[in-house]
Amino acid sequence: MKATQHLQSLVADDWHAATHHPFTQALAECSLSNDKMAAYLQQDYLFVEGFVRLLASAVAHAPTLADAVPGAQFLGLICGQENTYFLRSMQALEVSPTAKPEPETVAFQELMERARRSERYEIMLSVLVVAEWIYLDWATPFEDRADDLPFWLGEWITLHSGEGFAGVVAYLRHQLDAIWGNLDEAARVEVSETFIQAVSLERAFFDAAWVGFPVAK
Ligand SMILES: Cc1ncc(CO)c(N)n1
Repeated sequence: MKATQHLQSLVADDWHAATHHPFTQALAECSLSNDKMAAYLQQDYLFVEGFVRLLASAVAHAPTLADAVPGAQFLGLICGQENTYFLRSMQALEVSPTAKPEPETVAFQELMERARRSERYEIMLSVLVVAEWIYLDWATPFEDRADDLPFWLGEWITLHSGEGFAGVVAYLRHQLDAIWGNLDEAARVEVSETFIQAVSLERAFFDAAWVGFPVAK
């Protein structure tokens, strides 16, 4: 079994809950209130800030240029298409692009900062793999519906499905699978703990978004 499959098997319950969530179900059915989506986007934009720093750090720690290039291309996509998606969506929903981080967001920001400061590629990858793989898993079944939804719902599905995004997840997983063989037992435990915590935070983030983060107008 590949390392990333093994890691996923450790967290089957949280994984399933995060990838079959009432929040994303409602998003894809267009039954999510604008307030819930807007508040989620405000918090997620704060998540993305930390994510960009973490991904940039992973790019810097990749063993070769070939290992770095797909990560750097993905960084460009987040800072391009995805960044403008956030700004256009929050504008269309008539909310501010700036908000105060809620506890579930702070928890993620702290995990990402710890991963970045670890200076260890495998720890960074552990968080990156979880974040992107969970989004691929929830969004892929809804891929065909995206075009019929308002853009702030539909494009969120499109950004996290399709061949290009599946390729990003395959790349991140391959990076972690490849380095796993070089890790000693202590390092494997740390990677596993990071992975488990990241999945738990993904679930908690959707739970909080479904209850409804406060909207910053
Ligand atoms: C909380 C969270 N996890 C993962 C992603 C995917 O990048 C996201 N946008 N937000």
